[in-house]
Amino acid sequence: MSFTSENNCQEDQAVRLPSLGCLELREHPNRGRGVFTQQEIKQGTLIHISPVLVFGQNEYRKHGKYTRLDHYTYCWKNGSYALALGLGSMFNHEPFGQQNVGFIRDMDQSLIRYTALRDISAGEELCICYGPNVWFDVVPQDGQDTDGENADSRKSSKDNIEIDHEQTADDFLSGFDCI
Ligand SMILES: C[S@@+](CC[C@H](N)C(=O)[O-])C[C@H]1O[C@@H](n2cnc3c(N)ncnc32)[C@H](O)[C@@H]1O
Repeated sequence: MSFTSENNCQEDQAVRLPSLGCLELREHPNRGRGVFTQQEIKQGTLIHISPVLVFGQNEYRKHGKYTRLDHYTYCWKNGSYALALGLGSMFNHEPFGQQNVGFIRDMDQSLIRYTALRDISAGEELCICYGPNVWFDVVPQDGQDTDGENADSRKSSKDNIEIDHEQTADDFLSGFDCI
């Protein structure tokens, strides 16, 4: 790589962002878009690395959480929130223990790394676990909306955004590091 000294960019500072070529974005009938694989992925494979866009605590509390961003952001350090670029904010949710992808936040490099938690078959959807408190009715991977009696009892309401957002964010922090 050759950058001028003007932009201060050196090879040893570069961050490589490998991503599997077999990943694709597809529409799930009840979950919206999600990440799927066209090929088998072996357990332990590094699937994707997302650079993140970090919003400071004040900026997010005043603005971000009242927008659709709030459905896509990860809890980050010191009360900040991060939107994962690339595919990172497109993974749908599976309850803890059923997700096939784990992730690790790299706060120093502002990245999230996603890894296969088990062997994943061609055609499967890749899902992470958002944590125990989610804000929507959880639809199982091949199932129908479980609203009503069978709805996920851990769902939190977006109507009570102040409290629920904080709970969700904290749970994201613990639940998301499930690799
Ligand atoms: C981080 S986004 C994931 C991408 C999103 N599906 C899209 O089309 O933009 C989170 C949103 O996806 C949906 N979602 C994710 N997992 C789901 C699930 N298991 N059941 C139902 N909806 C889900 C919810 O609407 C949630 O607010």
